[in-house]
Amino acid sequence: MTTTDLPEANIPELDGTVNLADIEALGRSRLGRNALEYYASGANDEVTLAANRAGFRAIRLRPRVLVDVSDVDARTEVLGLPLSFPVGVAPSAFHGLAHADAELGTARAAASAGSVMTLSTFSNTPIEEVAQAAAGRFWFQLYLYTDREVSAEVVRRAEAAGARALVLTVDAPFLGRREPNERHRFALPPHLGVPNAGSREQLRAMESEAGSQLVNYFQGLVDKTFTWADLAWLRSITALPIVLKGILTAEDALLAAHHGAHVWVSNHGGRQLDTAVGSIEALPEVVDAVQGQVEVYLDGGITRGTDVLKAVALGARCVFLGRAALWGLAAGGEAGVRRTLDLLHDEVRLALALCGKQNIGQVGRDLVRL
Ligand SMILES: Cc1cc2nc3c(=O)[nH]c(=O)nc-3n(C[C@H](O)[C@H](O)[C@H](O)COP(=O)(O)O)c2cc1C
Ligand SMILES: CCCCCCCCCCC(=O)C(=O)O
Repeated sequence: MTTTDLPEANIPELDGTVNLADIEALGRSRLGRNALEYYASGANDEVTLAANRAGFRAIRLRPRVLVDVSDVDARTEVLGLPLSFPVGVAPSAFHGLAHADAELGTARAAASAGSVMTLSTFSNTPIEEVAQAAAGRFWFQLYLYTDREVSAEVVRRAEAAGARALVLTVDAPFLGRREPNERHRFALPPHLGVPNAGSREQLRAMESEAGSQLVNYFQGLVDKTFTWADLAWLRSITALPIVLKGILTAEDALLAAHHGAHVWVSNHGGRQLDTAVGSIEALPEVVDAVQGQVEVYLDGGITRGTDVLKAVALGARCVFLGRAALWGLAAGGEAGVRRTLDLLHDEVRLALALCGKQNIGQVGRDLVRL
C-alpha cells in the first residue's frame, strides 16, 4: 500500500510523482496558455472552485483503532458495474488539448484501472471509438441540443456503442464566464473536431458565424427551454439509466428521484454559477432527501484518498475526477491518467486502513465530523 508498489509508466517524470499535486504540476508544465486556462479556470472570482477544496479540508475524520486491516478492499459498484474503488472520471470536453491520446487515453486508463469514464458530448473523439477503448466501462454525458432529433441521434449512438448510463448535465443552460478564456479568446486548434456535436466543417462554420467564439457556438447549440417535464421525452428515447449532473439542493434531488433519475452532486468544478455551494457541503442534504431511492455521486475538488472516503461517508456511491484526470492526461497521456487513478486507489486503501475500515461498506457518517 505504498507508491513503490504501483506499476511503472516508464515515463521518468511520471514515475517520480507521489501524489496528484505532483501530477498536476507536471501536467500544467506541458500545456500552453490556451489549454491551461481552459482546464484550470472557474467562473468569475472562482469562489466555488476554492470552496470545493476547502469543503474537504474542513471535514475531520473519526478513525477507529484495533481493527484487523490486513486485507483492505476498496471495491464498490455503480449502477451494477463493479469498480476497483469508488472513483470514476467526470466528463470534460476537448481531451485533445491535453495529449494526442485524447479521450482514447483516458478511456483505456479508466478501463485498465477498473474505473469508469464519462465521455463528454464535446469530446474530440467519436463515441464509437471511445467505447471500444473503454471496454464497456463508460457512461455518456449529454448536452441537449435545441434540435431534439440531433440529440436523439447522439443518444442512440451512445446506447448502441455500449454506454451504461446517460448523464444529463443540468447546470449549464448557458456557460459560466471563465474570464481568462474570454480575455484570450479560447479556441480549438484546427486539427481538433467535436464529432459528437457536428462535423468539423459545421463547427468551423458555426464558429465563424459566432464571431470565432466557441462560447457562442455552445450557447447556440444547447437547449435552454428543457425542464423537468421534458425528462419524459428523454426517458422515451432510451432504456439507459439517467443521471442528472449538477444537482446541489434537496429540492432538486427529490425531483430527480421522483423522475427516476440518479443524482450527481456537482457545481461543474466551479465553472458555472460562482459562489454556488461547494459540492461536499451540498452532499448531506441531497443524500437525506433521496433516502436511498436512487444512487448519489459527487464531483468537485477531489485530489486525495481521504476526500473520497469523506464523500462516501456522507453518502456518495462514488466520486468523479474532473481536472485531476486532465492533468494526468497532459502529464503522460494514457499512462498519466492511469498513474492518477493508481495513486488515488492506493491512497483510498491506506485511508480505509488508517480509519479502521476493511471495506467501503463499513464507511458511514460516523467516520466524519462536519
Ligand atoms: C476543462 C473542463 C471541461 C469540462 N467539460 C464538461 C463537459 O463537457 N460536460 C460536463 O457535464 N461537465 C464538464 N466539466 C465539469 C466536470 O464534469 C466536473 O463537474 C468538474 O470538473 C469537477 O470538478 P474538479 O475539476 O474539481 O474535479 C468540465 C470541467 C473541466 C475542468
Ligand atoms: C470560454 C470557454 C468556451 C468553451 C466553449 C465550449 C464548451 C463546451 C462545454 C464544456 C464544459 O462543460 C465546460 O465546463 O467547459
